[in-house]
Amino acid sequence: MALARERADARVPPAARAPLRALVVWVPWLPVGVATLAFAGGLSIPPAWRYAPLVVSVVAFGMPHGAVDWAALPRAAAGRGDDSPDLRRPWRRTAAARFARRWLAVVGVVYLIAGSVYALVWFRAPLVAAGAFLALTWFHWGQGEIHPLRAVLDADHLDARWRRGLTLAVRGALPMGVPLLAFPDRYRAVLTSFVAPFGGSVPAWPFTADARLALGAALGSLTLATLAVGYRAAADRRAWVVDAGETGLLWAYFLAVPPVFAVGLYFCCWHAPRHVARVIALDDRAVAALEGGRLAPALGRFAREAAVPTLVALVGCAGLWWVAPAPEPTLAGATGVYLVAIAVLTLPHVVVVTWLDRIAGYW
Ligand SMILES: CC1=C(/C=C/C(C)=C/C=C/C(C)=C/C=O)C(C)(C)CCC1
Ligand SMILES: [Fe+2]
Repeated sequence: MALARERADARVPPAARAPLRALVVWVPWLPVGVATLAFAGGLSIPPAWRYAPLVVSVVAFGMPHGAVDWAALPRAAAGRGDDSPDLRRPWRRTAAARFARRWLAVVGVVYLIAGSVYALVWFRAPLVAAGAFLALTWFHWGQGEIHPLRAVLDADHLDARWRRGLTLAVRGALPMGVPLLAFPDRYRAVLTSFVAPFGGSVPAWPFTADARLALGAALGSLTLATLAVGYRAAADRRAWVVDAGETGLLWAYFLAVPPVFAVGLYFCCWHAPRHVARVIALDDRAVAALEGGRLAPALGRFAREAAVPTLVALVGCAGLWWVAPAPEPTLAGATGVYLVAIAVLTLPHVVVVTWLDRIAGYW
């Protein structure tokens, strides 16, 4: 049975869940709720400020959330209760160190191959690469919602794989599809900032009223159908109400908040903290702190493990700026290149997270 295979449930011990809720519930809900009310109420901010969350994402949760993939996958593969992989001293001759070496090599190879192939596509076919980035982010930001809903919020209507698949499609559509409905011109401008440094341009047809009407109808129906099948399946209606409430909140948020600001804030405050909650729940020492009701030491361990790979990724961003054929030296242009660097890192990150999902029994 699907539920029995979800080892992830065993990975977030009940005593550790209360402090994790800060990352899974309050850090995402508060800023997104406040921004929705403020922008729906007519707030407008200077264009340069719209980039602030994306700039912050370089160090706060955003970029670092994937920077601990090297530690997360070996820990998940070892499983709770087994000997932890010896990630601090992988050169030793113990079984735990050998295990760590093997998995560190696996993560390294995944990053090297997936990252370099995808980087090459950006140079050869930027529009294809940008379209693939939207599709990849749709999948990845959707998949990122399954673990918090299942393993922290106990959503039992996600016990079947096909309902998890539908929820993934809806949750990923919110940040990638809904901004196009409300802000077609800005959406197109951002896509242009992805492809222009590599010599590409963006066609006009996806941004016409007809195309948006069709997309809006499709996304609206998908959302309602998914919530309806979830409602019928839910034994615990409270968790379903949370799922439906979050879905409604995110629809309103992406319709009301200017897209660069909205996507940036979502990345820093919603997707990334939820993933961080997942990876710290895989770390025995962090879990010991959480069980004592303390989140700070767990976050401290995460920050230490993320620091060096985040720096390496930043050097990679600077390198991409340097080799891109036509980078535009403005805040918008730099953000475009930053997001392309994120794209290159996202493909291997998605491979690792999908692997974590497989280990957890979600797919
Ligand atoms: C900024 C922005 C866009 C795209 C952002 C993307 C694609 C971000 C991906 C980030 C990832 C994958 C982070 C890692 O988890 C849109 C929707 C084109 C238009 C609105 C503004
Ligand atoms: Fe991610």
